[in-house]
Amino acid sequence: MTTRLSGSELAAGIRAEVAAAAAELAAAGTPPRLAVVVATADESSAWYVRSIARAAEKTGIACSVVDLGETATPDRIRAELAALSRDPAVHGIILQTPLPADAVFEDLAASIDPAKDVDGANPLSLGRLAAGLPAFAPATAAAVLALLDHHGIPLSGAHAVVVGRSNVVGKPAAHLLLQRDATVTICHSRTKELAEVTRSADVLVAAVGRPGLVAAEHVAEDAVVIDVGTNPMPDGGLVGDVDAGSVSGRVAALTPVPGGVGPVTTALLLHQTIQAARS
Ligand SMILES: NC(=O)C1=CN([C@@H]2O[C@H](COP(=O)(O)OP(=O)(O)OC[C@H]3O[C@@H](n4cnc5c(N)ncnc54)[C@H](OP(=O)(O)O)[C@@H]3O)[C@@H](O)[C@H]2O)C=CC1
Ligand SMILES: Nc1nc(=O)c2c([nH]1)NC[C@@H]1CN(c3ccc(C(=O)N[C@@H](CCC(=O)O)C(=O)O)cc3)C=[N+]21
Repeated sequence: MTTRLSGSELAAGIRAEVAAAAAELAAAGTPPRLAVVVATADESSAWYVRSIARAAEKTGIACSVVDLGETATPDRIRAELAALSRDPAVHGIILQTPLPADAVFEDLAASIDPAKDVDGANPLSLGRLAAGLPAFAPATAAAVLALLDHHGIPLSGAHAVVVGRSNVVGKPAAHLLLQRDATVTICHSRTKELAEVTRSADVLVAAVGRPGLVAAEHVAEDAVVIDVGTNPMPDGGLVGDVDAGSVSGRVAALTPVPGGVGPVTTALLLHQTIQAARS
């Protein structure tokens, strides 16, 4: 029997908490505001921005989308992030990907005030996270931990294997798991014998962006599997990195896609915006 580790109820609970806090902040004269900086015409990015804006407004967080266009220069993007960092009416800032070809995400994100860096994009935030100092974690990495905690999965001493080493998901998720006393292995595209490594995981986090990468031969029978992948299919559907068909029935627990990490990510982004507005 494989338990379905749903994220939808957890996300709804976080959004309810966010709505109550946003109302309190507004009544106290600090209406919370999130700014989203966009420099792409990418369709899936536009979908994600709309879904953030919708969720923000539903919970009482104002959301300004600053679209600089796909021809924006790195200097222009940097200047905008710096201006928003100085704006006292803005509490949270996110820089959307993809970026124009000559822009480096981490380099530009260094211009986001760490106190407003609600998606943990500034390399300073990642460094602070790694050092065990207070910092905003990327919302997706935080969502992985929130799901594990919500479903009561023990982490201390557990072998956690993270597949993927991006600054947005894999690396920060590994640091958060390490902070919780898991024994952490990070895998990537050059990892040898991937299936052998992942089979030794008590907790397996897949954050790659390849449908079906994790199949039955990659998992132990009692593993807890968190599927971060959100891969759009030609038919308009969305699938994760885990081949749910071959894995479910075998592992102890698995997050669904959709309805797993995704909704928790968006809810935590709003929650981190509330934290930023409070400080
Ligand atoms: N639900 C949510 O909220 C979010 C979902 N996502 C989804 O998560 C997935 C990962 O995103 P992101 O981290 O940004 O992606 P990146 O493309 O930045 O990173 C992918 C990682 O996977 C590794 N990788 C690629 N191929 C393999 C392979 N065959 N075996 C092992 N490792 C491999 C890469 O290794 P190497 O470093 O060696 O190249 C890299 O570290 C995507 O599907 C994305 O859509 C992302 C953010 C939020
Ligand atoms: N710096 C950075 N931070 C991110 O957080 C980030 C990013 N870059 N790049 C793009 C990806 C993508 N992403 C998603 C978040 C929520 C859902 C989500 O809520 N999806 C719904 C389903 C939507 C549907 O059905 O189409 C779900 O999983 O249930 C999806 C995708 C965040 N990303």
